Amino acid sequence: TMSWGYKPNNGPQKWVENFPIADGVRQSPIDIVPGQASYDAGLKPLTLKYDPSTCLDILNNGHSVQVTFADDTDSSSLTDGPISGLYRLKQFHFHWGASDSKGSEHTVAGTKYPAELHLVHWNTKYTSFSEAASKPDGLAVVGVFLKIGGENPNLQKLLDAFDTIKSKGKQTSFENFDPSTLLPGCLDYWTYDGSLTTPPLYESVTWIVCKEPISTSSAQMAKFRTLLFSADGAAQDCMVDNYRPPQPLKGRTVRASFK
Ligand SMILES: C[C@H](CNC(=O)c1ccc(S(N)(=O)=O)cc1)Cn1ccc2ccccc21
Ligand SMILES: [Zn+2]
Repeated sequence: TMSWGYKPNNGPQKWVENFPIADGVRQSPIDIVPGQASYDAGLKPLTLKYDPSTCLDILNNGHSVQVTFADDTDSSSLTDGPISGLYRLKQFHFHWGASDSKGSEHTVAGTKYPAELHLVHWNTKYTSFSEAASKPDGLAVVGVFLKIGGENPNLQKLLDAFDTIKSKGKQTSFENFDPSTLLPGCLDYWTYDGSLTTPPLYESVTWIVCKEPISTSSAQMAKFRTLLFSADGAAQDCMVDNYRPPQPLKGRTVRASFK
């Protein structure tokens, strides 16, 4: 059987057939409407502490490009913000479009960005990522929009590894990368209760979406589009438009950490 993807025959409109939670009450992404978000003075600033030595490898998993971290200690973690306790960084990955006019999963008052970075953390009240992945307070994902501007030298370090992981299943060592170099200067954020944006679509994510985007260049976006959904030897299928469109809010409140 064909596994899930982003094409008309296996894409977001079809996921509900194998993952009924796709029609659930706290699905992601959403369209964030700043004027409808509630400022919450009780929200703390984010504390993100990342240790570059926990960076392990970079992988083409057939859906995105992912950088994975050692999560056997607390050395790369998220605390404060809207969460309680400590969440460990497991991986980060991206979603992007076939052109610079689309690609982000969250949208802001209907505006699509060319790409979106997701930094995935799991709640250490559980024993592992896999255990946490299905719990209502199991995960916290920090989302950062990418906008077209000047070339991003920190992003370039990732892009330079893409030629060796062009096709699905390719992985290569990737060390001493500091993910905090991909964060915007201002960490103002919106937060809401949501889900994984890919199957199994678990409703286990506290979403923390940064208001300020980071920059990338059109040439750098073109590099993302050289990756393939397909494995070596299969017909080349460009990895583009690997984003789920916004889902119904279903009565949820989006809170803002800023006025
Ligand atoms: C969830 C996990 C696979 N998915 C993810 O890790 C994941 C992380 C973040 C996002 S996003 N785009 O929302 O940031 C999406 C997916 C594997 N896994 C663990 C248990 C498990 C059971 C069935 C299938 C897969 C399973
Ligand atoms: Zn994602």
